Amino acid sequence: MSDSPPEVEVSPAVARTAEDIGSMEIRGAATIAAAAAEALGEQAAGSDADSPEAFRAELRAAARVLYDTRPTAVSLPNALRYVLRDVEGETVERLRASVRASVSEFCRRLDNAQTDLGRVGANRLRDGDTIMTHCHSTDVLACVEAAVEQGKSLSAFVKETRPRNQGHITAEALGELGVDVTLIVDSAARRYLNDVDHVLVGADSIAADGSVINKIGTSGLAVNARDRGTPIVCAAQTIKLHPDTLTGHTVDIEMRDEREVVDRETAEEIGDPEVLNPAFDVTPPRYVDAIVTERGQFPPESIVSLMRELFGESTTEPWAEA
Ligand SMILES: O=C(COP(=O)(O)O)[C@H](O)[C@H](O)COP(=O)(O)O
Repeated sequence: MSDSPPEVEVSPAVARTAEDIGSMEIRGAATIAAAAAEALGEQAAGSDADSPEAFRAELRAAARVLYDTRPTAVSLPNALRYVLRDVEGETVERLRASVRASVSEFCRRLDNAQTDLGRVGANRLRDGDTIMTHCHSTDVLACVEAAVEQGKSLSAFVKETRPRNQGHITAEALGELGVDVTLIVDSAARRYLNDVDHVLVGADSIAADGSVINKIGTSGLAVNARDRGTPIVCAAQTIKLHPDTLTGHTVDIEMRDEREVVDRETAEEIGDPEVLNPAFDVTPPRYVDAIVTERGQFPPESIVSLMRELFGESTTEPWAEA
C-alpha cells in the first residue's frame, strides 16, 4: 500500500473503478488488472491537464488510488506498471495517445495470454475427467473451455467458497460450457477428492519460491489433495508473478470486513465473538504439481527463472513509471 495520499484529484472513472474493486463488484486478479488498466486510459482520455507534467502527475495519482484498493493480487501493480512504463510524449495530446495505445496493448496481451494458457492447461485434462475448483478463476475457466473445445467431456465438483460464494459464479460458467457440475460446501471437499482427477485453482500472486497465493481455503484443499494423491494445478498468467518476492518481500494478505462472515444481528446472538476474515492464503510449492502459464507449464520451484526473465531483479512502485 502507498504511504501518502495522492497529490492531485483523479477522474470520476478512476474513483468509480477503485470503489468497484474495493467492494469486489470488480474481482478476480485478471479482471482487476484489465479494469485498472482501462481506468488509467479513462484518466488520460478525460484529462484537461495544461502541461505534460500536470498530465503525468494525474496519472501517478490515479495509479496510487487504484493500487490502494486491494493488496494481494499482484496483477494490479503489474498492470499499472505495464501501462505506465511505455508512456511517452512531449505534449499532453501525445501523452494521451500513448497511454491509450499502452492500455489497448496491455488488454490485448492479457486476452491472448489467457487463451494461450487455456490451451496449455487443457492438455492436462483427458476426456471424462473430473475436476475440483475453488473460488472463481477466469484462468481456470480458460483451461476448461479449451478442453471442451477439444471435444473433451468433463465433470466438476465446485466448492462454494465461503464467505462470498464465488463458487456460484464458477458453477454457472462451467454449466454454460457443458460441464456436469456438482456444488459442494467447502468442508465436503476432502470427502470427494477420491472421485477427482485434478484440482484446478487460480492465483492472485505467485511468489519467487513457487508459493501460490489464492482465495482462502486453497492451501487446505492442496494439502488434502496431496494426501489423497490428486494432482493440484494452478492456472496463472505471468501477470500473477510477484516480482517483489524476488527480493524477499512477502505478500500482504487482505483482511476483509467481518460482516462478510456474520451479520451484526447474528453476531450479537452468539455473544459477539471476534471474527477474522482473511481473503487469501499461501500454498507452499510442495503441494502444487504445476503452474500453468501462457508460456507453458512449470514445476512451482522453477517459476523463479521465468520471473527473472520477465521482470529482472527488482521493481519500482507503479507510479514511479509515469
Ligand atoms: O482468488 C481469486 C479471486 O478472489 P476475489 O474473488 O477475492 O477477487 C481467484 O482465484 C484469483 O483472483 C484468480 O482469478 P483469475 O484467474 O480470474 O485472475
